[in-house]
Amino acid sequence: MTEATGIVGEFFDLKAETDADVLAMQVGDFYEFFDSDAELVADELDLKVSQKSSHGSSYPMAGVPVEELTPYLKSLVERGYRVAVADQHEAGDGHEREITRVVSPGTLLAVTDADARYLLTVVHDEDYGLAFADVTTGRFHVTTAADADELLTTIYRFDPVEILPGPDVRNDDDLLERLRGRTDAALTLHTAEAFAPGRARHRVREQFGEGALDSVGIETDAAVRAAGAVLNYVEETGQGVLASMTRLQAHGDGDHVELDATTQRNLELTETMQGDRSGSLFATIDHTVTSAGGRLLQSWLQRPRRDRAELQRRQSAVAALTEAALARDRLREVLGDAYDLERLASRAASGSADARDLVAARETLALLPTAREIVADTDRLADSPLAAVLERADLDRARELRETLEAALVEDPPGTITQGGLVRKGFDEQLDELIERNEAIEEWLDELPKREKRRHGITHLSVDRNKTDGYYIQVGKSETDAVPDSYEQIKTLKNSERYTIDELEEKERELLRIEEQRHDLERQLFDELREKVATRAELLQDVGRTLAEVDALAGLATHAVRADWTRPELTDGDEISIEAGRHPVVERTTEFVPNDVRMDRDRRFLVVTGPNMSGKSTYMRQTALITLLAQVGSFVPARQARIGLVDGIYTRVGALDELAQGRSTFMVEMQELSNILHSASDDSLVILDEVGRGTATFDGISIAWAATEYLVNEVGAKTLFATHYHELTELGERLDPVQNVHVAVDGDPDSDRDGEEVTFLRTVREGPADRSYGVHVADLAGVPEPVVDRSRQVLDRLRNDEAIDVRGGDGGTTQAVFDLSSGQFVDGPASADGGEASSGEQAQNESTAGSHAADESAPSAEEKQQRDELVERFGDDAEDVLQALADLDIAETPPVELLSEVQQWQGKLEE
Ligand SMILES: Nc1ncnc2c1ncn2[C@@H]1O[C@H](COP(=O)(O)OP(=O)(O)OP(=O)(O)O)[C@@H](O)[C@H]1O
Repeated sequence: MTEATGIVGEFFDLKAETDADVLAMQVGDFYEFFDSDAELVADELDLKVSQKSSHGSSYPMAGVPVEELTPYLKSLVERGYRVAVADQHEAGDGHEREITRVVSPGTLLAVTDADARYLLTVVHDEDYGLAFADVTTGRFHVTTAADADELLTTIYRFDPVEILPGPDVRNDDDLLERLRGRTDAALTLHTAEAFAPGRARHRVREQFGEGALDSVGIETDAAVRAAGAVLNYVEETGQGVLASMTRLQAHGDGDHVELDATTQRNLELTETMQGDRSGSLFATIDHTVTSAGGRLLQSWLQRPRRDRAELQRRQSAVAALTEAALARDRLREVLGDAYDLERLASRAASGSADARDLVAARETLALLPTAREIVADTDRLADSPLAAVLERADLDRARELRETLEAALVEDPPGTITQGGLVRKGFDEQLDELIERNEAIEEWLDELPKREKRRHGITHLSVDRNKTDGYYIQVGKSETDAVPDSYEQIKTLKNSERYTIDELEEKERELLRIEEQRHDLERQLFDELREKVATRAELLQDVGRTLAEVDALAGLATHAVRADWTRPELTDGDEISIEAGRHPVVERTTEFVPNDVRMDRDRRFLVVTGPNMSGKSTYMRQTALITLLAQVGSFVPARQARIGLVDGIYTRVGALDELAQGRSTFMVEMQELSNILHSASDDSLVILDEVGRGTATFDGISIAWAATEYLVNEVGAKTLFATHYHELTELGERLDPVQNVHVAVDGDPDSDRDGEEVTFLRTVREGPADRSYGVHVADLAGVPEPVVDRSRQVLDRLRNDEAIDVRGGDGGTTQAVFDLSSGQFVDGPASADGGEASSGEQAQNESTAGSHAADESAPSAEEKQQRDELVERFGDDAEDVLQALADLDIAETPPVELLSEVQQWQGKLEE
């Protein structure tokens, strides 16, 4: 097909130059797609396909008007395609075309939502290096990760839209697989050369200056290679936004609270476990009025701080804003008009900002002094840190830029920049002269009908202009006789005739000339202005971030007032002490029962028990969320709170979504547990919900038990652990820092047969819960009544160690006994009448018999005989095993050791 010539041939040649999926090539007033690209865009975007013939063949063709390309590009990119754009420019007596940019998810500028859109490069060297660039705001972050888990956590936090794996990461199938599982980002292969260390380092220095790398303390090769490669990619895709990337920010400094990806998800910070935005913490507390403010608040939630001074600064600003209601409302009203200056800086740099964008920037710059005035005029705010936030932006330079824009641009410019009408009179002498000449002609034209009417005595005469006829004089049919000879007729209409005169033609020509000159000059002046704005990218970003911060703080204050939150006291101590705490999200939709939390060094591990649905998870999550909010600088949902700053929050809760990915829930559970046990420190907060549930009961209890011991003795983290394993409440007796609390209910579920309801009190009390109320919840959930009743009977028997009748379909029964030592059912004695009393006795006997092995009293004759039989069957090993069993002190041996002992015995016997 490449034998095609002409336009189609050119298309194929350009297509061969790029690795983009689709090429849009400008042909006059249209961007055209040919061949399979035409079919693809027609399918995706509902465009009409026509045929273009070239060299005897016919090729599908689809096109969009030049000015409508942007929305089409956006749709294609959002569907995951990378699109190359070839623009046309005049050359000699024809046109030349070349690819000017490639648009991909990470380089798309035409975005409408507020979210950051990070482009990410990942390099694996000795460690992992990551560079995140948001072309829409010019943000640029570099960081490292020690291993794949840390890498995924960071990636989850930034939520990039496009990822460029470095040469070494591309071949790591495992990692790629995990990346695909964790993000919806497009994966793009960028030329390996861009990742070469020397070249990358050079590129970073060129962009951010010689000392940038040292000053942010980025040392590893991997990080530098990632940063250089992402810059190279942004440059090569040709969007021209590099100028807005003014600052290199390093991450991974110990200033932030560790929040791994699992925890961010579990705590539903920005989306719920089901993937919805509404119902997340962010959606609940977000009262920002600008997109930049929303972005900032979201990043605060995702990266809580550990620096007390910084947090107190935010708190004081929020506190002042909560107390100055009028000023707060006024500030929010003013900020509501703010335009996204960070985004504008990028659009100006890429040359895509239009006059309306610049006017919006001008108006936003003007908000800075207004906001300052409001703060200065309000006593409560004037000496709060909010004033200092506003001081940070350079007011003088902002004013200067605003004045330039004010002087240059008219009040309400048109949306296109090619048709003039953009620049104010008085800004440029040459333009003023053109404008004056233009106005003089327009005046002449205004006067013309009056003059001609008077001169020729015609009443129905008007002067107008249209596309085909240009300027003309129109005279009503009844008066055409009065028209002089100098009028040249150009058109006949139903009720009138159209004429022109030499003088009018001449003026029209002059007008067109002036208009053209004016448009060109205005376009040139506008380009200069836009470039000037682009060179002020950093200033715009500063002002943008200042306003965003005021917005985020005012948003937090607004929520604090509306939801009656309080300012937590932040300490360097070890305590979490919350009085009447609530869950920030649940409290908005439910009549919430507040609860206290009291944890400190001597009470650092709380085992939380209580029936299903009673509120264990909610209690633990609210504790984590209150701690997190405190470390964002926000107020918190509680009557009073004192929070010792934590260095990390780790959670492990039910992993429903992992199931969907086909990974074993138990494996995931153990990986997450393992991560927590490795990563948490004695300054961390750990939330464990039902750990060990994914495996057999006894394995589960043992693991939960051992993890508790480890967390208490080795890690020392403050931990909340909800469990259905009642056995674990025992730990409260044995380990000092472990305490039991339970979520109370009212009413005895076991007497529920008469319909007596259990009331969930949602109140957390000291001590362990009595028992599990699972059967009651089954009842609530609408499990059929016979099943619920029967479960109650079974439960009673189990609790009393009695044999259970197993009812057959034929009405007959057999019996089963639950053997506590194995955690399994064993067959009970056959019973003709199913007499429960006798089988109960049997069970009792069995359990006493079982405990005799460890009994110190002399063995009975029967036992001796059993023992001899065993020795005969298994040889001397059985003796050893029995001896070891007799010597074992169950009370003093941790469960995990017990398990391994038993395993060894089994091994021996099997030999
Ligand atoms: N303090 C509270 N005030 C009001 N409603 C609450 C409170 N705590 C929990 N709830 C509500 O009770 C329900 C159950 O809560 P939660 O999931 O925390 O229970 P759970 O004990 O963890 O349950 P399970 O053991 O089944 O996981 C939720 O709908 C929650 O909104």
